Amino acid sequence: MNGTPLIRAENLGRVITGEVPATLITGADLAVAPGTFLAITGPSGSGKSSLLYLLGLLDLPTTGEVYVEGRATSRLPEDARAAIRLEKLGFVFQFHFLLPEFTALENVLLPMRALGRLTGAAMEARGLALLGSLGLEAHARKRPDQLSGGQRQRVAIARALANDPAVLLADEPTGNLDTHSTEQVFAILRRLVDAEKRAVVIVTHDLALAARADRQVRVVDGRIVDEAGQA
Ligand SMILES: Nc1ncnc2c1ncn2[C@@H]1O[C@H](COP(=O)(O)OP(=O)(O)OP(=O)(O)O)[C@@H](O)[C@H]1O
Repeated sequence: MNGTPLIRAENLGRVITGEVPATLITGADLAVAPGTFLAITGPSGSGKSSLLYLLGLLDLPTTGEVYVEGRATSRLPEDARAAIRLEKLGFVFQFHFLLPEFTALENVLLPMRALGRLTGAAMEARGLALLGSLGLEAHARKRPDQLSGGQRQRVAIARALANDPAVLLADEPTGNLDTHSTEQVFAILRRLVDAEKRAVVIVTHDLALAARADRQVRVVDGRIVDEAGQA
């Protein structure tokens, strides 16, 4: 692998203590390079989402470390972790989580407002360009309830890309979509990798979809048990 990985996990583990202790992830080593499309697969409850959340700094490991562009993150204060998430990572979930009272464009502008790098007309122009690049130019002023499921998920992808992240992390992004919308979303993710050299990491139950990624890791009982595809 050339250069510093965008995300690298080293002996990553997450244990839940308390009344019902559980090992969500243990001993995970993984590196994600620019221009990589990685699929995380495995049985229900095996720890796929837990791994993705740790890689995305949405959860804290109990052992090991997550490096983002070479920087260790687990001991950083939460505001510094939030700043890395906002600036370098984009998130898409199975449910779109768009704000219902906001238009598609306003939803896409939210992360840009939070970061504050762009303002006013420049910010709006970027939002419209992003929506346009995902085939949503005619829908920018519509609210989520005026859009189809596939369109909502594409708005969610536009929002995830708002701050130009190096990595897009997606938890079952096509889980609620029909075949046609799944293909549209997959084509968008593929383009982010091939044309824009971002890294895309998806959790999916769809093995046919996973087979079209560049790499697959399989999680069983909280462990990465094997990997297929180019390293
Ligand atoms: N905060 C938590 N506290 C206790 N147990 C948890 C917690 N989060 C997840 N788990 C458990 O850890 C295991 C792994 O969960 P996770 O959601 O990562 O699996 P998954 O492979 O993504 O599952 P699915 O494919 O069904 O979404 C599951 O048994 C889950 O019930």
